[in-house]
Amino acid sequence: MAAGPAAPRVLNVNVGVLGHIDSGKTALARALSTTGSTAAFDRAPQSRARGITLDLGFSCLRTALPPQLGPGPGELQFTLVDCPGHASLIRTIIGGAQIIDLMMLVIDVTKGMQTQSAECLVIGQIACQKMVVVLNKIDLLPEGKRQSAIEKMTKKMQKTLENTKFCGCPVVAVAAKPGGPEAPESENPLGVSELIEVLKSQAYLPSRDPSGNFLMAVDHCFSIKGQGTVMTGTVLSGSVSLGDNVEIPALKVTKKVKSMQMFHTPVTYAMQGDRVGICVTQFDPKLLERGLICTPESLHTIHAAIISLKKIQYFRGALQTKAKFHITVGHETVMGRVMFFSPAPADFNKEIQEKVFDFEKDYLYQEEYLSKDSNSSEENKENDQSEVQLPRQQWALLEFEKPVTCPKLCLVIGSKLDTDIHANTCRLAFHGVLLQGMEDKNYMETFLPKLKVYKLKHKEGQVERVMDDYSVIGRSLFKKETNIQIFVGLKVKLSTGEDGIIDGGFGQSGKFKIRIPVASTCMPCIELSAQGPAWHLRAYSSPFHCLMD
Ligand SMILES: Nc1nc2c(ncn2[C@@H]2O[C@H](COP(=O)(O)OP(=O)(O)OP(=O)(O)O)[C@@H](O)[C@H]2O)c(=O)[nH]1
Ligand SMILES: [Mg+2]
Repeated sequence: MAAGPAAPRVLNVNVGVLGHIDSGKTALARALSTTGSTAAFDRAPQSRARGITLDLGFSCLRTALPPQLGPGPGELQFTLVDCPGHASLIRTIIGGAQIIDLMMLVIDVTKGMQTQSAECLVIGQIACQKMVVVLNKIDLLPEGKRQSAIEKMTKKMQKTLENTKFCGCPVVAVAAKPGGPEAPESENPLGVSELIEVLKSQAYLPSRDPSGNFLMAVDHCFSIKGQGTVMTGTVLSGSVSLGDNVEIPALKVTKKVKSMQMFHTPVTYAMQGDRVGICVTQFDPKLLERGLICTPESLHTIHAAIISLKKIQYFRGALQTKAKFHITVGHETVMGRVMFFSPAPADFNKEIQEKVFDFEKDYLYQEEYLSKDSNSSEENKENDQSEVQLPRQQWALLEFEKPVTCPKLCLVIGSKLDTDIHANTCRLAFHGVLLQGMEDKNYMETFLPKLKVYKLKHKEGQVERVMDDYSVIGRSLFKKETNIQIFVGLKVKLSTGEDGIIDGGFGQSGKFKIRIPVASTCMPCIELSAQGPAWHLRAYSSPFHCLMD
């Protein structure tokens, strides 16, 4: 279907090449590739001058279709996505990881796991299904001890992966460029054909869906004389056909698809997962280097968002409300401020809602994301000696320093990229899904009031006297000038265990009447406290005011 009925069957699987700087990712992609695409192998002059990869590189490798991918003739195309290893380029890696079906984690066998290898592993866990570990540079191991050193490192890697979703994944030893940079090109790589067999055995048919809006991550844009401007990239969702209109949302322009190619072969149709070059006319390639193109008007540009999120377990330290993070939303990274909130205590165990945010519910403001090691749960632990109860789902309000354009329900990653890159710590802090974007610039007035996030406050008062079995008069909860009317209907708990409801003011001195819905037999109560989220009227303690100041 992908290339019309007459074309041979070619299945495309995107393979990410990730790892620490200098582990040999580009050398490996080069060794694996049979066909180089337009943007492969550190071709950019800046990359070559610095000897590091600055951007995603794409190349491909075609092999026969392995048996698990179905009968009949056809080819399997691995699109290799060579990611930069340099720490400062992690945002590019996050963008790249979102189009990957299978990840190769490249490890310098003489060094083992390094800081960015660990970060790549975290990104892989969030964004990829399958992984192969590649131990590179085995030529640097002394020949006599090579085999035992490889076995030792293989065991070590398997131990590292034990508690990840990649537990038990294949580990393959290679030398992508034996002898290093000075070695002649004729020097054959070691272990690469074995690696190709492992990749084939790991290849699976990713579930692709041609329905929905077309969205493509463009990684390269150039003009061809007499043809037009070609944008190459990976289709992230939906499909595209010749003659379709596509929008470049960053520039707010729409162009018609004049022709398309997949790895040098003209096609009339491409769908999710395909790598394609789309040719349009009258468009200056200098205007777009990297970015998204899509079905016209299908993306939204948002100023703030509500996300459902999880902390990344390797991130040291707490996630605090009001803290700033680098936030990667879909394919853009901006600075943003967060406010965390959890379900109301009664909803802690409610089913996780993955794709929607319920504006009908009440939520609880949190000074920080609740986790086993967060401060507030430490306090709780001391107080009641029991296991802290953590909610099954938590959310955050994100406010961006500048608007971002992204699809609905996209991946969000929060990181502290300004952390010293030589510090041996994970800079990725949380990941989540964008549930609700706020397109209105004035979202603070138009949108936030709909969000019922409350702060827990606890206040105690006294019972002045008992009126009858159903009502008591309370005092010392409000000041004389308080408008008690806005607290009517809120629950109070009596020291005898009954629940009461504030019924209204009583007299002029801030006293108030409490109704007790169930008849009580004994009423010797003297104390009264008001608590629980019901206490927290938005008008009274909206957390946004403290967030916005
Ligand atoms: N001895 C030896 N050197 C290698 C091998 N593979 C790569 N190298 C060398 O290691 C250095 C880094 O290789 P690259 O392929 O650029 O590494 P990279 O992981 O792509 O680096 P970044 O993209 O900058 O993170 C180069 O000097 C390579 O020649 C190998 O198998 N053996
Ligand atoms: Mg590289």
